[in-house]
Amino acid sequence: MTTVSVHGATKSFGRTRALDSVDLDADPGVTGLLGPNGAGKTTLLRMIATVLVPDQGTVSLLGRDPARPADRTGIRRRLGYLPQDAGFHRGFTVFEFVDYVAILKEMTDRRTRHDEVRRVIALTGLESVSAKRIRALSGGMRRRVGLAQALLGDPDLLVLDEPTVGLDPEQRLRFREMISQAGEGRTVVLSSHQTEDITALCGRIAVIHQGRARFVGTPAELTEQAAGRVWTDTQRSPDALTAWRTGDGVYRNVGDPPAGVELIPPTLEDAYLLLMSEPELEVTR
Ligand SMILES: Nc1ncnc2c1ncn2[C@@H]1O[C@H](COP(=O)(O)OP(=O)(O)OP(=O)(O)O)[C@@H](O)[C@H]1O
Repeated sequence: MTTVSVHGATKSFGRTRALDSVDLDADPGVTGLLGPNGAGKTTLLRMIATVLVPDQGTVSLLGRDPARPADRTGIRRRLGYLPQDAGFHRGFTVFEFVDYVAILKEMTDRRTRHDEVRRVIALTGLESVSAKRIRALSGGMRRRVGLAQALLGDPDLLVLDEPTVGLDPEQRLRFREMISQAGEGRTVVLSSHQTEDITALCGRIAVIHQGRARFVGTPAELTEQAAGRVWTDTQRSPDALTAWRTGDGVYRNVGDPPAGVELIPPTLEDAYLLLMSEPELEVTR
């Protein structure tokens, strides 16, 4: 059984078509959504978190249909969600807030609930600030609180909207570690603008652009699409899509190379850029 199965999902807000016939499957491991601002990533994640239903198309989560109220409750019991704008109650302490979410998640027995709250606080490295008020935390620490509440009850499906946004490099690495651990044996679907995070974490990626899934496959498969299209030269090539002078003084160009230049291995970012520049190309593997 595929944990997440989205087929032909279309969603409009007024005249804006946020998603246009998107297909996406996700299984245990980490699946990443990559795309520019306004591409439709949050809309797709909200569907996978049972917050939104598509206007057209179908969504199946953990073998159930989130459009049916009885199924939806069952899915939510096995789902953890970190929304883009997690609405924290800033007057709560970290412990109180996570405990409050645990109560909403129907963990009624106080002792086992508190054990679970302490477990997720430890998992996300928040023990030392457990008694601090959320308003006194840095943005990165607040992101951890968001992850902690999503991990409550050891969910089978974890939906994380830009989990690494606003984190410093050290915290980002910590987060990567926590997310990759979370992806062992469970299904994690996340969005990110950080191609490095996507490359490091995701076994599978979907590039979303203007409401469409423009590429679905592995990071290596996406990167491979830019093979032969990145080169170095002593000057900026006029035909390059993008070019910059690197620290060692040569120009790194991306686009259609002229004859005789030195080709270099592409990165996922190069392939992403090339895909964005060719609006008609769609690749699904
Ligand atoms: N509730 C809403 N009401 C009206 N328009 C919306 C709503 N939610 C999303 N949209 C629009 O749908 C489109 C897709 O938005 P979405 O938030 O899914 O993009 P995104 O890829 O998550 O962007 P970002 O990277 O900036 O978070 C945008 O044009 C956005 O303005």
